[in-house]
Amino acid sequence: MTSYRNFGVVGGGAWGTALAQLLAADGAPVRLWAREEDVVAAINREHRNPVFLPGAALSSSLIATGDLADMADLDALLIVVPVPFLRAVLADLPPGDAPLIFCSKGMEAGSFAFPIDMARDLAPLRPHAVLSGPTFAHEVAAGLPTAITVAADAEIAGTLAQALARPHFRPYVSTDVIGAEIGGAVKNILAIACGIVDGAGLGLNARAALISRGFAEMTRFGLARGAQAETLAGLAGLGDLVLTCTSSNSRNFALGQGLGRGEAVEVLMADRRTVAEGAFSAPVVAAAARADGIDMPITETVARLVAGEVRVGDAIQALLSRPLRPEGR
Ligand SMILES: NC(=O)c1ccc[n+]([C@@H]2O[C@H](COP(=O)([O-])OP(=O)(O)OC[C@H]3O[C@@H](n4cnc5c(N)ncnc54)[C@H](O)[C@@H]3O)[C@@H](O)[C@H]2O)c1
Ligand SMILES: O=P(O)(O)OC[C@H](O)CO
Repeated sequence: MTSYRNFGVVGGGAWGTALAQLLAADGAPVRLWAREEDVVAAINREHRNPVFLPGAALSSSLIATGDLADMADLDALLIVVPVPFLRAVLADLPPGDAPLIFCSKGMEAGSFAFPIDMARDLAPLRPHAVLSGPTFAHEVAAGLPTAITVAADAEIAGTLAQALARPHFRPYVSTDVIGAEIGGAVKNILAIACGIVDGAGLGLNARAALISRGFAEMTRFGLARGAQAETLAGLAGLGDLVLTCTSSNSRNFALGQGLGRGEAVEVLMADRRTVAEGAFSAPVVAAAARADGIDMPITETVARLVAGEVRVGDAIQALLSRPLRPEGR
């Protein structure tokens, strides 16, 4: 059985930096590719990432690079690039046979591809895995207790779980790659919806209703695409849904709060250096669900709100006035 010792991390945002720190905290060498020169310089000189993960002290064994060629000859690569930019970065990766572990949460516009689908196109000979769950980056970097799903073929998932586990970081193994990807992508959209409810002052009953009706949407969409119910009810689905629907530490929830307060979507999305993946994924998942004949009214509503096609008050009214139906549908 292969063991993975020398990790590379592709993507120097908050999550890539936190994962790199997780692996480098004990002094192990970790290489991190970041797109921004100022991020590479700050990590190597000050052992900080003030742009995307301010406040976290980074290990000196974590070395940043701006050159993707430096990601060759490593045992495994964690891929942490937001989904809209992922295909271009994957295409530029140096060739190799190290596994790619996808940590981004979203679905690509046009192709309806999840990260693992892109990898099957662009790096078909490498093993692939998904790492997903309720994991705020700043908490992982601070060494707070966290559990996560690692999904892949059974042998790879088990070996990766061993290599990634730390006393405060506990991977659970799954073979349900599509379930892990769908959980992460859909929960981001539902976090925007819950932020809207919070920003508009609609109360905690409404938020609980959204979480459970949102979970019903995630489950319908997931089961239709071959996901397993237990994955959707686990860390990568319900666990992450609960985390991001209840905290303004979530960028998706915070975006929703702004919308709920009546701020313009163009203003909220302008000049962002951080991502709220749900804003990209909402129209994509809504279109995929429509194509599959799956009812996802909350996702559809978030897609229309982020496109600026409907006002928050009207959207809420439309959701509340839908015909009554059995809870199981
Ligand atoms: N932050 C978290 O707590 C967290 C936890 C789990 C999963 N994720 C997921 O990880 C992924 C990355 O999120 P993040 O929080 O690390 O990002 P971030 O919001 O902290 O930073 C934005 C990232 O986007 C990159 N980027 C911007 N424009 C780009 C371009 N044109 N080409 C390539 N890259 C570009 C930046 O380099 C940077 O790495 C997302 O899919 C997110 O949903 C985030
Ligand atoms: O800040 P968000 O909304 O991108 O959420 C971060 C992680 O996905 C939480 O698991």
